[in-house]
Amino acid sequence: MVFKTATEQLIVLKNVSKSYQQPNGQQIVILENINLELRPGEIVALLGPSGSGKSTLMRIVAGLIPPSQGEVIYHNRPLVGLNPGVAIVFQSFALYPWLTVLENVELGLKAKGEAPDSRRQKALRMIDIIGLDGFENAYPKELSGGMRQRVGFARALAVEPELLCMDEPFSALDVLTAENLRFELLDLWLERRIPTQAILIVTHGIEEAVIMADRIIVLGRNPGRIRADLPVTLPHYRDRKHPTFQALVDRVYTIITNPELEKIELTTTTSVEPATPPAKYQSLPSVRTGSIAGLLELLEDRQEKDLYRLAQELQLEVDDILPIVEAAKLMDFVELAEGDISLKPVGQEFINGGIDERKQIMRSQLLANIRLVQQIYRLLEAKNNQRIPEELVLDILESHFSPEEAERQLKTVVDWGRYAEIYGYDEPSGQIFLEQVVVSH
Ligand SMILES: Nc1ncnc2c1ncn2[C@@H]1O[C@H](COP(=O)(O)OP(=O)(O)OP(=O)(O)O)[C@@H](O)[C@H]1O
Repeated sequence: MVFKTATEQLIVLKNVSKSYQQPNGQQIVILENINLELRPGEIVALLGPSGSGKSTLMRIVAGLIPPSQGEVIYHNRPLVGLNPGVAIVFQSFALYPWLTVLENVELGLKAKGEAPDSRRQKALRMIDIIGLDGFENAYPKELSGGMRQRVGFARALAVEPELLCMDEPFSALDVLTAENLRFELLDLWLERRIPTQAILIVTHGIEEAVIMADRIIVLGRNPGRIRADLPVTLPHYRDRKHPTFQALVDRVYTIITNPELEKIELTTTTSVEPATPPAKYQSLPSVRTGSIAGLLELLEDRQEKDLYRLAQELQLEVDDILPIVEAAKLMDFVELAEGDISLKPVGQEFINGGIDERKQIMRSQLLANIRLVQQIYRLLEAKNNQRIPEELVLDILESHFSPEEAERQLKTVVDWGRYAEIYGYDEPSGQIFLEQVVVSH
């Protein structure tokens, strides 16, 4: 931690929830009962699977969107409208292509009503600090991705925000550029050369979080709520190979890959009320059956059972492998314990089977474990013509998910069921129909 005494809270979220109204009038809960304190001197990482509401939470902190319930307290007062103490760095850089680097960096200061002379001075100073010297008059298109994101950083930092929010700031960059920029930012922060008191970073990268953060907040999905609040006390600069580093990465991995585990640990002094576990609707990761088969085959071939190291070995990002692992787990093909993944006997049977056996096994696993498949199957059986319009399934889904997510869920469940020959899908009419089961003797 950079600041020695960090008693005052910068921003406090009290019982914050966020829901959106669906086109059909139903409410969908994105974030539920979030209690969170952001204090000076901290880098806080927000981790969680896609759709867990990380960006939504960050936007609420920034005052870009209001919470549906609860409040954001900024300097001991409820926040109304934009948070004046926050600046944001976006994944997509969000630069104006028709403005030069200097003009882009000056933008935030201009919006704050700074006089032209002082804003130029401040912008030039930040351009210098952030390593953009000599590029003041360049246009974004003339810059590499890494340099463009430097402009994003300079623009955000020029306004001297108390809290710098970053929404996956390195994920659009190549691995090396991202790593360089990450450490440069860390240098500036640790040497207190940037005028910000705290940093909130939304990320998919467990390692990124462990490298940078003083605290890691893990969000769960559907609805998003805090599942863990973990301190990272390792001194900077952290060695990825250090056993404590690896142990922490493993721990976070275990938490994320075990969504059924209840709130793991709350180490902050916040009076956080334990969230009442909501009645959860199973959320299907959007992966193809072929990927699941691929993962199972890999597990048979590889010695490595540690999920994190397996991902590393395959040069995959967390976000690439987690949905596949989650799907295999939902179908009960694999077991996960302490970050280790292993094939269950039925997973082994699946791998050993030919095409037809695999379909049969998948059919049993889907009907036994996937609630939406069960619901569709029952609906189809109940109908005389054994057909239902996809809208019916979408209506069920839209009570639990946003319209886009509902579409994604529908596509996934249709793909899975078609593969397993439980039901078919008639493209032109958008109808799902029961497959006739051929009983072989
Ligand atoms: N304006 C909106 N109206 C309806 N639903 C929304 C709106 N904004 C976000 N959502 C939904 O809220 C959920 C959470 O979105 P959010 O972008 O905060 O998640 P995230 O954890 O940042 O995801 P990712 O890692 O994929 O960026 C998603 O299912 C998204 O579709």
